[in-house]
Amino acid sequence: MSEKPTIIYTKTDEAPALATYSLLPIVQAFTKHAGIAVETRDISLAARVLAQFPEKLSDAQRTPDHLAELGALTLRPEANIIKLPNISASLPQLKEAIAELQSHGYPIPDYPEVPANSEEQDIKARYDRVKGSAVNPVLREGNSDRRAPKAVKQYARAHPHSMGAWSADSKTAVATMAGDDFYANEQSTTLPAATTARIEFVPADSAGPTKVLLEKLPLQAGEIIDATRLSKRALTAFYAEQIARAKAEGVLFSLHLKATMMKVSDPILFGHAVRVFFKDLLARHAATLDALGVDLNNGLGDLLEKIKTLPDAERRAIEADVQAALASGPAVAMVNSDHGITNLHVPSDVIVDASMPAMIRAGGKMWNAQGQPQDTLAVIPDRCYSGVYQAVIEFCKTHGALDPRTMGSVPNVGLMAQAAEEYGSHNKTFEAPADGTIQIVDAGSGAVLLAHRVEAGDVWRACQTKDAPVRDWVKLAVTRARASATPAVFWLDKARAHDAQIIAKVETYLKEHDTSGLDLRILPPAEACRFSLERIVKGQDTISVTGNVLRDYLTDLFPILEVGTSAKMLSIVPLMNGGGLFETGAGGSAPKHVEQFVAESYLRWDSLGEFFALAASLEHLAQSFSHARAKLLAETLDAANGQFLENNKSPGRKLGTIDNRGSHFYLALYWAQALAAQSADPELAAIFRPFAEKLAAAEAQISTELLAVQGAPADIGGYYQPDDTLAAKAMRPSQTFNAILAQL
Ligand SMILES: NC(=O)C1=CN([C@@H]2O[C@H](COP(=O)(O)OP(=O)(O)OC[C@H]3O[C@@H](n4cnc5c(N)ncnc54)[C@H](OP(=O)(O)O)[C@@H]3O)[C@@H](O)[C@H]2O)C=CC1
Ligand SMILES: O=C(O)CCC(=O)C(=O)O
Ligand SMILES: [Mg+2]
Repeated sequence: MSEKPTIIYTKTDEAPALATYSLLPIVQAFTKHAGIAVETRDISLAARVLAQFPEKLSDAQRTPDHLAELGALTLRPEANIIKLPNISASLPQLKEAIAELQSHGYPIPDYPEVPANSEEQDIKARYDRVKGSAVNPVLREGNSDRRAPKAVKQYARAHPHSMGAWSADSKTAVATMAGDDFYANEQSTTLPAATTARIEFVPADSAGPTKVLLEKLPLQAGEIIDATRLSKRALTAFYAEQIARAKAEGVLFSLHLKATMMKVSDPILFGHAVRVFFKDLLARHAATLDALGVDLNNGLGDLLEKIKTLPDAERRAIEADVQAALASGPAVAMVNSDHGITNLHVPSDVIVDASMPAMIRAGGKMWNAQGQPQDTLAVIPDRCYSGVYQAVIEFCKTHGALDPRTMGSVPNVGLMAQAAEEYGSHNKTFEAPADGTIQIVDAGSGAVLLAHRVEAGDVWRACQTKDAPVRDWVKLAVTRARASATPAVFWLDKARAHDAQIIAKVETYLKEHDTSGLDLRILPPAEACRFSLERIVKGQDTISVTGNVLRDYLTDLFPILEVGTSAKMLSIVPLMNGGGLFETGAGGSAPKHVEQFVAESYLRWDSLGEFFALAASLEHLAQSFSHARAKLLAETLDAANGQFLENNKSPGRKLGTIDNRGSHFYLALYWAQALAAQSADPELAAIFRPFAEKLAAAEAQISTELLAVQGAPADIGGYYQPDDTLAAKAMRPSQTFNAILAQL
């Protein structure tokens, strides 16, 4: 490889984007001395929206499609991308972002909820491309290796985070569907040869023409496809039962979905819950709410917002009915009890991968309307995965809370390359328009590959999993099991149609490896979870080898229990063509942190995920470019990360302690000291020695300057599209530090 070695650092959203204003200048100052370029590409929600409308924007406003560029880069061996978490926007968030960009002078169109003509259809289609999980599937050209770095685990053992107590009589439980759901109705097959298929809806009793839902679905030889259906009738009956059950048991009703990533299916599932919960009220005001265009898939918040345009008396009557419904139903888990925001207000406020572990970490409790913790009925309709959470809850009821001081670890090897098992995040999920059949048809032979009878409103989803990613995933699992001498369990359920196809491939591809002496098992998810928990309490590690959804769930679940947060995870994606994608942490963009920063100039975001990702990225660059200085930067950064943890320089949670910005100063100090102390490259040592000395000498002054700005509001000029100058100023408030860095 010839060109200058380059790392791409992604510009994203919310807390990680704010952190970048402070951290990136430091990183660039270090890497330039090693001849490594660190460039940015903007894949924030705002930039992705703007990239959709080049013809509407002036030359100065036009925004290139950096995501597409990076997607292409992931196929190249020199790819080295550090990917920070980004917003996967729900519709309410997307509309907020559009409004903000318009207010910043970008003449982009409104989101046409009900497109009236073909132009509006086109606009909606463009917006829908940036909605939901629109970034990760594009960049993930490899499978995932997520684990807690040793130093992080050691730190958690020595400084355990607090864990809520679990008692045997906790009333907390998971409720999941029992039949006519995604689990029961799944069909799956492996394609013997490449072909192109289409997805179509055939109305019942020839009540109309066949409607093509997806024109072209190219399929490779050996590819697995699956399809399934969730009955609307069964779902709404299930919700009604669980609402009654939560009320009868005196626990909170809480709903845990992933309306962001599962952008088609889960807003629908969310909307039905809201409709069942507020059934009487909706019937009473049906005509008014219809006329206002209220869409409950966007939550109760959509209703409350849209009725603001009604005459006072009418609005108040509906608001009173909302309160009455909340008072007569079970207590609902709150997102913000101070502001009366319930779990049912906004579909993206409660996201299952983060919400369930946080609840389990808190002893099985969520917040009620009085701001008190209370046991909860966690409603998770999709039975394919919910058993895992029930298994953890039962385990904690029996054994008490897990102990971070002694517990083992569950790292994950996740199948996700080439959009494997991207349920609901793409173009193969549909709401049945009427009664009939939805089927996947081989366009060449006309053969029906998979078919379901559906009723109007049923949710039908299909998914692809290509062969090469499965093979690569099995190899990664064996490699990790060997490298860490740890048992590895494939969390697969042979009773599930799709998993049965995957298991057949796993059994085939395991034969390609030397597995002698390795403990490799295949267990259904709940059982795999119990097996891992039995080991974890003994301090033993167990690698979870999972499909894409459980990859997502488990890499929040176990880290949050083990080390308090998924922010400290090492998240490596070895790209199948030789490049490296380094995701930072395993969590999200922490919207709460931005609120706090704007209110009081305190950023709680912990950049440890970025630090570890950068070390892994430099290490990868060192290997792919045989680059000695990259190797040295990686080794010294590793040492700095260790010291950072030992000295506990992560942001505190309170004003007056160091925040994200202060933590970056300490990283720079330790990294510089490590570079100054090494003898392998005296020239680099000579560059960093005076810098390290200056930083050390100015520590008190810098710390004073960083603390001085806390407490007052911070102006960053926008939420989805902060103003670069203002945000950089707010995130780099120490002139002393900035001046020393500028001299490096
Ligand atoms: N890889 C990606 O791009 C991902 C993106 N997302 C997106 O992020 C948004 C928010 O998702 P949500 O499910 O609320 O998850 P988040 O991880 O953003 O937030 C949940 C909580 O995790 C903790 N947390 C996460 N990261 C850090 C960090 N670096 N430092 C300190 N605390 C951290 C905080 O909890 P506490 O207060 O307990 O410390 C935070 O409030 C959504 O738009 C979602 O789609 C979500 C997951 C991954
Ligand atoms: O892409 C997303 O929306 C979220 C991804 C996520 O939560 C994860 O990969 O852990
Ligand atoms: Mg996740």
